[in-house]
Amino acid sequence: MRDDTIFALASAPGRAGVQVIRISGPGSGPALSGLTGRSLPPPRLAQLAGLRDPATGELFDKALVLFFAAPASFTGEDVVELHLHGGRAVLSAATQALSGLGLRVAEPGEFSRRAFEHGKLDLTEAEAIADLVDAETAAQRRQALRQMEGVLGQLYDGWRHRLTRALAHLEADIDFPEEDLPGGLSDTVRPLVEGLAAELTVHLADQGRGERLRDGISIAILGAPNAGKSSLLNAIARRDVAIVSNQAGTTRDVIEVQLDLGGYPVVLADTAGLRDAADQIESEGIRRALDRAARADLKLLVFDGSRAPDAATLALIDDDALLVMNKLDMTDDLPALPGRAALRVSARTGDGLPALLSALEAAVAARYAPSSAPALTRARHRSALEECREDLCRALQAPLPELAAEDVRLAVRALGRITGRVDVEDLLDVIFRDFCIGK
Ligand SMILES: Nc1nc2c(ncn2[C@@H]2O[C@H](COP(=O)(O)OP(=O)(O)OP(=O)(O)O)[C@@H](O)[C@H]2O)c(=O)[nH]1
Ligand SMILES: [K+]
Ligand SMILES: [Mg+2]
Repeated sequence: MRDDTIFALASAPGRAGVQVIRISGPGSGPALSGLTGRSLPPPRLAQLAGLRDPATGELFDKALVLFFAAPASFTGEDVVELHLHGGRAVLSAATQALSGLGLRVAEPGEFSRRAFEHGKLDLTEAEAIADLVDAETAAQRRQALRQMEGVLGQLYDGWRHRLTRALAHLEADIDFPEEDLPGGLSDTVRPLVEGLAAELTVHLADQGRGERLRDGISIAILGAPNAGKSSLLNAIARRDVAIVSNQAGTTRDVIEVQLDLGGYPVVLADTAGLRDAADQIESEGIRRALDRAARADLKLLVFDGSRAPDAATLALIDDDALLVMNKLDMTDDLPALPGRAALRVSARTGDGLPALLSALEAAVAARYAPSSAPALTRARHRSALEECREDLCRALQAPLPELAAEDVRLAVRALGRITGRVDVEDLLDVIFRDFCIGK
């Protein structure tokens, strides 16, 4: 337990019906009594109280107060919540009073960090709280909530547990060989390691589904100059984001708009029209457009319906491309595209836009709808899992059990780093539970 007591505004600052200050640490209870001039209310029972600054005796608010006794609190420490009236003057008076009582303003994330240190959360759950607070769309919220409920942490901890068991067997093989073992892993341990390596491979091969859902799915709008890409971006975003003109080569920089597409977070990017440009700045714009095309999760390829399809855009057609034939209002006789159906729209009149949005939403959902298995959500997790899989592959090749054991040990650590549970204590526990070593 830490001995200092921290406090911070837990709600957004500004004028509001209520603002909540959270206090955590051993000084929480005394601080509350100091403000109310009364003994502590029973834990978890809201009480209305006048709050005074002990230094001046001045009443600064009448508020609802709550006390949570350790360890049954968010941080696992004594916690107090002050449900004050929302506003700057009340906040500054409360801050002054609490500072005067020797409490300190919390660092960012310090409450969650204390919760982790007291075993209230694993690291994936702590990260999920941040994701939930940041969630802007329904799909992001659902994913964060699942992770916050511990689904991901349980998966990783389950793997670590299985691996720890394999390691225990391996150590026993080394320390107490029953017979002359062939090199490397024994028949008991090898299938355990192989099985886990295979599960890791499946989990890692998810095309970044969970990470995309956190960070936003990238959709690039590409096409020839004047195809109407910027017009389409503006029509989809329903605001005047990008400059539209009849001059070919208007857009140079990549222009991004964030959208909630049927619950999925999307970053839609307008790009420079593709052509052989003499202008240096335009060429740089086209380089950026192609770079974005290569990194995008989905592409909207826009063709000018009043002309023949251009080769540069046709060359970008692949499984992640949706084809759009624009300027439907100009002609009834839109050109056909080789082998693929195109969505017919008019960015100018809005004709065909609802169908385009539905098609886009369906394409996003087909790729990023959450599956029943928990999704990998962060690069931090991915790199630890990749490291774990490499360690396991090395263990499977190792010529000596001692070397294999070292690799499995590294793999256990890599998994433990994800949830923050790296320690050797539980390895010893498993060894002594599974084997009668003293015998
Ligand atoms: N009639 C008609 N004109 C359109 C339509 N969409 C765009 N335009 C016109 O086509 C011209 C080019 O539109 P932009 O949106 O600037 O085209 P762009 O693809 O972004 O062009 P660059 O940025 O230069 O590559 C403008 O004059 C638009 O008004 C449409 O659906 N119908
Ligand atoms: K243009
Ligand atoms: Mg443009």
